[in-house]
Amino acid sequence: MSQPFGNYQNEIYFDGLSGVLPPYPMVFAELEERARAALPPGIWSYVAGGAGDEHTQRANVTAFLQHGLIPRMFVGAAQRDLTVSLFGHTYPSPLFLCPIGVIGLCAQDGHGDLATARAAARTGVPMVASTLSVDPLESVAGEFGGTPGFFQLYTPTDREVAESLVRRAEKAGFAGIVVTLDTWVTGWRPRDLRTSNFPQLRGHCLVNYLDDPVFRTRLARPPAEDPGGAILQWAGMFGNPLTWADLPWLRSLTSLPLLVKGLCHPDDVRRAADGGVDGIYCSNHGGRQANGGLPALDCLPGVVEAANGLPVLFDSGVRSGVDVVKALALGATAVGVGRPYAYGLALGGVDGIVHVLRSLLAEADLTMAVDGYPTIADLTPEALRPVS
Ligand SMILES: Cc1cc2nc3c(=O)[nH]c(=O)nc-3n(C[C@H](O)[C@H](O)[C@H](O)COP(=O)(O)O)c2cc1C
Ligand SMILES: O=C(O)C(=O)c1ccccc1
Repeated sequence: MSQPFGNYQNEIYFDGLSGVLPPYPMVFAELEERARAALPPGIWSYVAGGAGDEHTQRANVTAFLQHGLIPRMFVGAAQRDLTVSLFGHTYPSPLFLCPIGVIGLCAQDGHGDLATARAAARTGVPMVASTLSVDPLESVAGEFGGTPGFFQLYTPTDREVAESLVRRAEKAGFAGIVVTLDTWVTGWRPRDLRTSNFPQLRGHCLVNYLDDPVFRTRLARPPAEDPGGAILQWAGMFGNPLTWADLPWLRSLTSLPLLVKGLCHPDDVRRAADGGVDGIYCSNHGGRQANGGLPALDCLPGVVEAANGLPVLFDSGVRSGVDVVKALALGATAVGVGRPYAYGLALGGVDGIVHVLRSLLAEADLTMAVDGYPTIADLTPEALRPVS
């Protein structure tokens, strides 16, 4: 089926016949504008902001405009197939939910990690759950239903704490481990610096550490008695400037599929593949880390070539279903939705996220129908032309 959870376009038009209109925005700009009004200012600035003057963040979005899809006729693409196989599981669509560390706080009830997991259960779109969550990773995985998700690891400098987090993720039933490499130190973020806004340092989204049996052995007093001490202990071990010498250890941590997030250079991809990773995650963290100017999309073709058949997950700048189609044409195996679902969550909880995912998928599906690309395999770089 082309739109695995029903034809959203038909549903909207037919609901309209009885006067019912979609309660959430249909385009990203309006979604963002309404989320801005709905979120507390500190959460808004944290989610919406990026590194430096946010040039890279904007470039991630505009990079998609450099590629145009060329329509093909007489294809009769009446049935589309958007299913994707990843590590032995077939997902109904090529979308996934990016790890977002403060997603918990984007929900009106403060449990956005659980809401995201529930949206994954409802749509078949897998969640990559951040280490930095409001609710413990075990509770998040408990909401996945039949949609296996991934655990995103921020590798602490304390290897035994890292190991404990991975063991817990395995036990909780996660389908793979995503190690994020680009955020062992926080980028220069003027919006947050202006208001000294760093939610984790104020104790938010640290439960996976504070509840961890190994982390707790590192504390002089339990977090309930000395929250400040626990936060300082966290801050002291959060960022691990990993090097290639650490890759064998990371690989040895788990027999689950291991992915590395933040890769943009083909040489890094080849070296990671040689080191035994199972998947590559091409991303520049949505322009939140370094304002170096290169859009993540421009890195994708080189990463795909160097990955030499390993699955390539991609995110950074995806705002529409057409963006999803273009990323697939440039070789992504699966395409990550980031800020858009955080905004959907802010407006409508689980329903808001499901709306965002269904809209992206319906637009991707209809684009493939109209332009004559019935399957993901038909979406090759040949489907694109440079836009002058
Ligand atoms: C508020 C926020 C928090 C994030 N937290 C994490 C995180 O905990 N771990 C991680 O690997 N990436 C994190 N990311 C990066 C996303 O996984 C993803 O790379 C990025 O959002 C993609 O860019 P886009 O949202 O502009 O499309 C975060 C992104 C945002 C917006
Ligand atoms: O905000 C982020 O993008 C993020 O992933 C993060 C996590 C911990 C510390 C600083 C940034």
